[in-house]
Amino acid sequence: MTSATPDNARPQPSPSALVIGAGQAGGPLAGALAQAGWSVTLIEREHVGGTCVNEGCTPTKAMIASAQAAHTARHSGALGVHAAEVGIDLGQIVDRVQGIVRDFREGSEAGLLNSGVTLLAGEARFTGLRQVEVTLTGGKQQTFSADYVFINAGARPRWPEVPGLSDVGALTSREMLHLRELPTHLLILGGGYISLEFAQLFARLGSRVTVIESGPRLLPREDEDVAAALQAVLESEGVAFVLGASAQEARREEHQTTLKVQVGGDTVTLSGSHLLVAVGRRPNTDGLNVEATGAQLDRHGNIQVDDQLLAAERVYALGDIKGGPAFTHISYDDYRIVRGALLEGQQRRTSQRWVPYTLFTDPQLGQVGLNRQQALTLGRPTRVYTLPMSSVARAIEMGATAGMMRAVVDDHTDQLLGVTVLGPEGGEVMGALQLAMMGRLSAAELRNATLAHPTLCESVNNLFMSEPERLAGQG
Ligand SMILES: Cc1cc2nc3c(=O)[nH]c(=O)nc-3n(C[C@H](O)[C@H](O)[C@H](O)COP(=O)(O)OP(=O)(O)OC[C@H]3O[C@@H](n4cnc5c(N)ncnc54)[C@H](O)[C@@H]3O)c2cc1C
Ligand SMILES: NC(=O)c1ccc[n+]([C@@H]2O[C@H](COP(=O)([O-])OP(=O)(O)OC[C@H]3O[C@@H](n4cnc5c(N)ncnc54)[C@H](O)[C@@H]3O)[C@@H](O)[C@H]2O)c1
Repeated sequence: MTSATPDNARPQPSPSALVIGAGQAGGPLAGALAQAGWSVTLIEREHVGGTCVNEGCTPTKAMIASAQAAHTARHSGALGVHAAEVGIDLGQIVDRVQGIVRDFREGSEAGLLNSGVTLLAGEARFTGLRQVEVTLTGGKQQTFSADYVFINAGARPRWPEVPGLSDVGALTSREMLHLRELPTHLLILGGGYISLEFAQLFARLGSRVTVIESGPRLLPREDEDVAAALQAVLESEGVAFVLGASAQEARREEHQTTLKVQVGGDTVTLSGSHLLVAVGRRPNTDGLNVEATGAQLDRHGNIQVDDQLLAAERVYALGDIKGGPAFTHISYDDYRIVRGALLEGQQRRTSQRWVPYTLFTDPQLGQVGLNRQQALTLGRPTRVYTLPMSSVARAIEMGATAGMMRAVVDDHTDQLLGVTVLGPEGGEVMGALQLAMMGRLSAAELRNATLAHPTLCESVNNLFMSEPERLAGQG
């Protein structure tokens, strides 16, 4: 057994740490602890950088840039620019994307090694209190224990129980990023974040796309009119939606995947060249045996933590594996909370932080704080300002008028409680408004702020000059 300190020893001035998973929290935390003089072993079973860098944010957003270029070229005629036929080289797109992924991953690896972290390639499993057995790449097993353990083992695609689904060569978001030939007809099971980003991306590259969603509408967390506006844009680009659909059976026949779905009382058969399964993600706790270290799982398999991310004595869980909002910036903020508590004497809590997010469709959907449907249940009077993008000068100039800006304002304080932006660079505009919220600017101050003309943000003036909807709040 390799042991930096005995299991039952009190933490020493320079404690030892085991970090499981080199995701968006594990990597930075391992580096920060090592730089502070801790003895840190980071165990990663696949690739440094985890989901975001290798198979999530980075490759999808890099690929979306290619789809955006194709879309711009195809639609430039409306701006009086007539481009020749658009050709798609998916192999070249994938090579570019994977080059970016490689650079990001290698940069993270180099950073870790420079900071003095011991990086082990292998799969960890708990065998006792703050003790893990690691099956190293190559098969050898080694046991480690440490004063502190940090679990950042992430999540993976959830696989629904649909008869035949495992036998039809269905793809997850991981495999989609390595296709070198364009699907002629891409079926996507699930209509959430991953689905919608891939749906528009592949439709713009030239695939026919059909989204099959079990819920009665898309994006139930978002305001209904916002989700409907986004659906309309995607439909205008050729994406078909089958909503309220329950998948019954999957089959592979003659180079086609056939999905039998029940919609209302009818059974519909859909056929496509490829099937992407994007129905959510599940935590990577099934093989970890976290109970051995005193941590508990909830009924979804997420590690239960307090709002300083403590799962058991000197055992922390960070990122997607603890459930809750599954975003890179949340995992990274988990790292900051733990670093602050252990190295900087801070007491920040997850309950105190902002949870912004951006769906990278075009138009982008940026959201922070409360949306309209959440404000309705708030129990105190609010005003909801909505400005259609067709009234935003910059959006008109860009030829990108789908969507809206929306802000929920507290009637008593005049402060912003939430912002929704569906529009060009919706995430950036939402980010600017989030900063205004963090600075506690009032709606009146934003109405009269001098903002550069003609930017998208400038229309924040107009947003707060529009007639608000008054919500009484129903508690
Ligand atoms: C297609 C896609 C697109 C996305 N786009 C965005 C986006 O635009 N913006 C955004 O904010 N979020 C996005 N996300 C979500 C984001 O990627 C995750 O929320 C983020 O990566 C946080 O992950 P994490 O730090 O919890 O762990 P991960 O990054 O998943 O890392 C966990 C690591 O642990 C390793 N591991 C697991 N089990 C073990 C074990 N037993 N032993 C050793 N190692 C182990 C894994 O190999 C992995 O490297 C996207 C996700 C997907 C799938
Ligand atoms: N831009 C971003 O920030 C971004 C992008 C992609 C993913 N992510 C993160 O990754 C997470 C996972 O994404 P996701 O899209 O897999 O999950 P999701 O939870 O966002 O969406 C899953 C969808 O699948 C539907 N569904 C569930 N079971 C189904 C079934 N059997 N048949 C048909 N539909 C079914 C659900 O109703 C839901 O609409 C997101 O919640 C998000 O946190 C973020």
